[in-house]
Amino acid sequence: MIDFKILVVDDEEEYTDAYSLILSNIGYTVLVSSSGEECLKLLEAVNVDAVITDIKMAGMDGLELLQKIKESYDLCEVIMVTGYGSIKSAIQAMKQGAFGYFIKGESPDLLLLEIEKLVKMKKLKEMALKMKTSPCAEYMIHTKNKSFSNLLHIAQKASQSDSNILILGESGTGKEVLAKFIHHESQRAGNPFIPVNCQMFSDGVLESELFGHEKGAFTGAIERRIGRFEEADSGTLFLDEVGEIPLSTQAKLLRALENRSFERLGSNKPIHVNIRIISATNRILEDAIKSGIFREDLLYRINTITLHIPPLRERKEDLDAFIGFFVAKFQMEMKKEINGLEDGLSEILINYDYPGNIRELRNIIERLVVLSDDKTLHKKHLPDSMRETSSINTPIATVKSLKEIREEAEAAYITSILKDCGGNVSKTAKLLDLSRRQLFNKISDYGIKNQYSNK
Ligand SMILES: Nc1ncnc2c1ncn2[C@@H]1O[C@H](COP(=O)(O)OP(=O)(O)OP(=O)(O)O)[C@@H](O)[C@H]1O
Repeated sequence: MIDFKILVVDDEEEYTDAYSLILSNIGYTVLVSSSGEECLKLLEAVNVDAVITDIKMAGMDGLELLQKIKESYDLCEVIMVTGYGSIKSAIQAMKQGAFGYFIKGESPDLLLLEIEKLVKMKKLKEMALKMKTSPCAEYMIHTKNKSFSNLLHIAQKASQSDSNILILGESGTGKEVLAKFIHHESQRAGNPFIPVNCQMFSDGVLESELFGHEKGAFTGAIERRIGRFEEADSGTLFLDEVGEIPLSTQAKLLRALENRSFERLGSNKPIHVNIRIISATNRILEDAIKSGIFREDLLYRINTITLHIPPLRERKEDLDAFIGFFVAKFQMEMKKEINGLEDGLSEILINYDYPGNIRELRNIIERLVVLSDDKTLHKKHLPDSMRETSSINTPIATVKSLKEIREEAEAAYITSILKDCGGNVSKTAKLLDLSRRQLFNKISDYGIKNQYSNK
């Protein structure tokens, strides 16, 4: 079931029947109404996401209904239905605030595409609203991916202990985000979370950064400075890029972890701290041990629990939610309104492999939001490298499966009988030995245009 409610308005039952069959088969919740007046009464009682209304109706016509909906129901979008003869009125309706229009007799797929756009737009709006009201909207932790979901489960359990945790994963997969999540889930949440990027400091400087120093401990130590171990007391110390720590500092770190105490540089007074250590690396530490650049005993000290984050290309089921999350995040940060993605963009974003993982996706969406000036994200604003890859990946020729061939034949046959019956669905269904419902399903599934209908 899709969380999207549609109200179909038409004074001809045949059409409300057909639309509601097609839409409810896809999973939408559908209500029907036979007039503009009845539609307005229903809207007073039920929250509806979209109204699909015929333009020509007895009593209140579709244009008047549109105007009334727009006056009172901000969040409800309207799609106009029209025959070829009255496309002008549909265009007029778009100017008056209709979201789109659908021409009777065209493939129902076109109507479904319009509705899909509306569903995506609704999700973006909801995500933006959630981010405005939720204090922990900085990250998106929710996942549909089984292995990441298992990992989160272990992380949540581990957060309740003080065990040292090692987070592995490619660059940009969110190792620091996961470390913060564990900290926030733990009983240390009210205390500091102190990250140290171990790659950023040269040998001596890293030691002083971690353990602090006394005044005069070395040339340039003009005053006493406390290190990150002390800063993190009663909280969490996050050692990012732990695989890059030089061997001499590894020895000191190991001692500090074993004894839960250390000395500032230039002092021999031990300082005791109560910290939980979370480390992260994108290096394979076993290889680093073999090459003699990482201590085996240190690895066993930091990896009581190991969490391996999968790369984004192995979490494709989360891409849609990440895209929505970042669009909402950046539209809020930049105070811009984004209502949707240009056709085809979503597919490119889903098919891409993201060697830079979530960081790369975040940057791409930020770029698309910055460059958009019409409330829509566009393909032309993607980085060149991505557009090239997406065109290379498009197959030039595809082999059809037997199922596709069967369906094509069935669709062609239904179309020809429908034509012979002048578009009369009941008659066609009878000839084909199908129920009206079965026929509507096939018409919808195969996107058959019923241009033979008299209406
Ligand atoms: N779950 C998430 N929700 C929102 N943003 C995320 C998430 N995971 C990662 N990011 C974003 O992706 C970027 C990289 O995340 P992070 O620094 O945690 O990755 P990393 O694996 O530690 O990277 P590196 O190995 O390069 O240090 C950050 O900008 C972060 O905000």
